[in-house]
Amino acid sequence: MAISNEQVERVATTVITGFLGSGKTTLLNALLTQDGMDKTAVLINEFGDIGLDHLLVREISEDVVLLNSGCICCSVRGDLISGLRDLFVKRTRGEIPQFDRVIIETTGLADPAPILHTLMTDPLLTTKFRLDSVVTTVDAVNGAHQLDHHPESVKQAAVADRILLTKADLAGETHSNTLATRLRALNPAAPIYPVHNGDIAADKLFNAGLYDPTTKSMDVQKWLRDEAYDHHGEEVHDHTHDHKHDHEHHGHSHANDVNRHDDHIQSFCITFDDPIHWDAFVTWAEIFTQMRGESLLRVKGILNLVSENAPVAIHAVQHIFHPPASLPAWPSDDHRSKIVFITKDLGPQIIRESLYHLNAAVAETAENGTPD
Ligand SMILES: Nc1nc2c(ncn2[C@@H]2O[C@H](COP(=O)(O)OP(=O)(O)OP(=O)(O)O)[C@@H](O)[C@H]2O)c(=O)[nH]1
Repeated sequence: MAISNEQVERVATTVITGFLGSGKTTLLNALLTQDGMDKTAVLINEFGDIGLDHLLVREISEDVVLLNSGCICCSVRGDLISGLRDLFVKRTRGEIPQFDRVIIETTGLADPAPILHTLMTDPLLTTKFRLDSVVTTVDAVNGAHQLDHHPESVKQAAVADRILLTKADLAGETHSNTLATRLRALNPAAPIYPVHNGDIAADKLFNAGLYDPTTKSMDVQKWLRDEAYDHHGEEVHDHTHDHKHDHEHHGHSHANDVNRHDDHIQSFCITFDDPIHWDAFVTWAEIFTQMRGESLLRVKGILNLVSENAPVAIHAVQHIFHPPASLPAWPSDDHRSKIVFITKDLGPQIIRESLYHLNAAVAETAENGTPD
């Protein structure tokens, strides 16, 4: 895993996901009418799924239409890579207007992870597009039932940077608050906004990525939001090893009802006071992504590495790590490594202990040389 510098000029990309009928299209429709959205390219699965016809001005090609809001709308027909590449090629040739943001709407039953993987790893796409935010709509009326019965709905909430609680007008306050509490436990760092018929300011949904275009800098604190995990937490000390300063905060875990899909989900932050060897982290990441990739729903972190003055940001969804980004400087005086996890059937202890031991082994080898 080579550390790279984030390329700041790439097109910000937002993924809107959420269960069937949870209000994705309603949200998209409302967003596209807002000022400042005219340079947005929208990728949807099928034109038939979306009620944007009344906005249609002209068709540019079979798949790409220009909406009268100025947005470009494109049907990806299941092929995200070619859809995004096409948009880029057409823009370069001047066949479609310039765009500075892409919104991708997933199907309601989709597991969002493969889409995020594509955006994180496809060699061409990663040079042109950067994942800015994952926005998940959760229906306040049916959301609890969907979390109970559909694992993809749990995943959609777990990978979100922003959660929109839709149809709160129909669900009532108590029901909505109970669901919001459950979602917060599942994903403590994602702000939860109640929305009525998709009515929310677009800027609340964007700029959730590591790169903040408003300041033209990396905003680690805003991106990581590790403090969100702390106030749920209890400190867990490991008495078996001499690393009492390393600690972790449990965001939440349920153990009372094994039939609820989100009872298998845990969110926590692991902190290391002392610098970590990059080789140890890479080995750890390789082992866990290969052996337990399905369990790592989302991982974000900032690492203090041995022999490096500046931190490195890491980001993974399941078995795929985003290229790690070298940051120009520490965002504050707190130079500890912090990694936040949302996991499925995987607790913090094994993660922390394995990383600790790998780090100790690499440190020992570095100190004593490789054994004969
Ligand atoms: N009362 C109320 N209805 C809403 C709200 N948001 C969406 N709806 C309605 O819910 C229904 C489904 O909304 P869509 O936007 O089509 O949902 P979707 O997630 O795009 O649906 P799929 O593409 O089928 O997955 C529509 O009839 C919307 O008008 C809301 O906040 N309040």
